[in-house]
Amino acid sequence: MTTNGSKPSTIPIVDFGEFNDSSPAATRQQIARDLVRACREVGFVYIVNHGVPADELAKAFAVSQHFYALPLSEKMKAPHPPGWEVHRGYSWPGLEKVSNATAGAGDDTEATSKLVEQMRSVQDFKESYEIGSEHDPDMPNVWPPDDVYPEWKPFMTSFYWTCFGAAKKVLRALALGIGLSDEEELVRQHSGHYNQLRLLHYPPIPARVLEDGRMERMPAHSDWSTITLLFQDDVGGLQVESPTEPGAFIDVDPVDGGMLVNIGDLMMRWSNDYLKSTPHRVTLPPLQDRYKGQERVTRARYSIPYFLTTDPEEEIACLSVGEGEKPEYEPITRREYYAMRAKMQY
Ligand SMILES: O=C(O)CCC(=O)C(=O)O
Ligand SMILES: [Fe+2]
Repeated sequence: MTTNGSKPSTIPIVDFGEFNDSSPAATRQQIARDLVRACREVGFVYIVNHGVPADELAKAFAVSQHFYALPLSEKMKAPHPPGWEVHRGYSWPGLEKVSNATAGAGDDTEATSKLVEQMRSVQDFKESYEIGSEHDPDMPNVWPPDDVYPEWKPFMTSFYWTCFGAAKKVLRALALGIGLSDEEELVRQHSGHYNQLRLLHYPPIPARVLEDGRMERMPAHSDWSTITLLFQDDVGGLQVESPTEPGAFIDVDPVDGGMLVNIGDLMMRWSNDYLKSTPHRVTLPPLQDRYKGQERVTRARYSIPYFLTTDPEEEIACLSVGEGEKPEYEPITRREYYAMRAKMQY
């Protein structure tokens, strides 16, 4: 056992270096198969040589750190709008409560509000900033006035599309690996305008506050996305549910240059449960040198998830993967699916 109660294990690593147009078909197939095996067995996989340039990634973390170091009053000039319809802009510590609860259609009862209230009594100690495409009519971006941090908007809008480039490659490999005849089949439903780039900052916190359950960094949840890309610094603390022992969590050690990819709930549904959306959480870092002083204050942690999703009106009908499998789910649009889930979040 490590200090944060996890059982050690590892996340598979897949090298995308040879997954390009000039590689032999057999090489591409093998990479695609390895990717799909990891996404079926673990639901999480590290990709190396993923195509996001290292210097751009380093800059993304530097820009994020700079933003979070601004005074709260400055960050609050781009506040997350109230409610759940628009998930953009800055969320201060405690605003968002991550959960896995799903509201039933039209479920606006007093009982639901009570449940949301209860879940909020333990705060998530993190701050985040959500960014979408500049051409998403449903969720306009929330930017601070230019003088707050001039580099923020131009860098992040460009980084958003860099991430989408890497993500499309993953979608092509997944399509190939699950045996779809058309490699573009998954990409086609993603115009790229409905993704979400998220900058996360977990401020330093005394270990005991998390150990006592007075606060959390991010409790266990699965993502709503089709797939999620995740970049993290070297602090650690991310854990995923063990593929062999439900309810137990394993550490996801940071891999230098690695891009973590996980399957989200929408892809799990789309693939008729062939690919696995795995619960994960962020807790105390396993390594003792991440702590300081008698209070065992953990270092700040920064991470950058990028959630991919299909266009809102595209119908998600179960793909026929696996011999003779019957579809487990009714077709649903992404819009309907997200409305069902979002009600519990804010
Ligand atoms: O911070 C992390 O490493 C994980 C973040 C995450 O799981 C999420 O934002 O959904
Ligand atoms: Fe997540």
